[in-house]
Amino acid sequence: MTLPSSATVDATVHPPVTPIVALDVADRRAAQAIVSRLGGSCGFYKVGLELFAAEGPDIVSWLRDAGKSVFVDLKLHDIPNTVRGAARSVARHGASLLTVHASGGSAMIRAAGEGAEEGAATGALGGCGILGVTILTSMDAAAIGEAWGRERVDVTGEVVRLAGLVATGGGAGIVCSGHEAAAVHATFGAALGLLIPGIRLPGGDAHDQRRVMTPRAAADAGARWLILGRAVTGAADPVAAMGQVTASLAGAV
Ligand SMILES: O=C(O)c1cc(=O)[nH]c(=O)n1[C@@H]1O[C@H](COP(=O)(O)O)[C@@H](O)[C@H]1O
Repeated sequence: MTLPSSATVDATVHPPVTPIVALDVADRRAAQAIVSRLGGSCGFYKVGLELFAAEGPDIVSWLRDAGKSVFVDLKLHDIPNTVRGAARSVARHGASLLTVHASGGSAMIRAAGEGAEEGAATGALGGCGILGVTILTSMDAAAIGEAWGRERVDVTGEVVRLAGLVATGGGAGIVCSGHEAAAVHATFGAALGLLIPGIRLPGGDAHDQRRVMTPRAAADAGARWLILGRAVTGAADPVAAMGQVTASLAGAV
């Protein structure tokens, strides 16, 4: 399966890192405003729960027709048969990447990959890689401890463990914060592509994120894809913000 790399920044030493802008908006009209404002400066968009719930899979087809690659971030977590069917439907509409929760286990991840392959074959729009979400960047050790009923959590150890489930299940990569990226990269190398959210330009507001990183630091840690949300879409000048991201990546050493 060949994964797309549109709008790729080819850093001198690093493998290419692809920025993906998150369309965390209420409807197609708002999404359209961002896509037309960014124009050629962004070739890859994320459709998350809010926009997908509002517009359904037509939003994926619309982005594809506009020449963009699409990451559908639904963070699926269900029995393998249900996830297989959902992945089949998403891939048929031309998504290039789809998320499931890594904690769903290797059988569920494998089923997602099978469904995505079936859907991509009928849709004829290219392959759809399955990414396993490890631990959300909005959670710190205290929040994870509360959710999991544990006093102490080794966040990096848990992320590497969950990444192992994704590797066993044949996933294309994982979603993790930049803080764990280097440990995952050291363990799995190129076998797992790393998609890093919680990206902030130097000095930017972290908002509700707990584990943030600059584009360059994430690239240095081994990122393959970066998710850019409010750092770009909330900027007074989103095109200039994209330019800063690109410049930062080009300087990655
Ligand atoms: O799967 C994701 O994309 C994701 C995983 C994660 O652990 N943390 C995380 O923030 N995200 C997404 O990345 C984006 C972050 O948005 P900003 O905080 O505005 O940069 C949102 O679309 C989140 O849904």
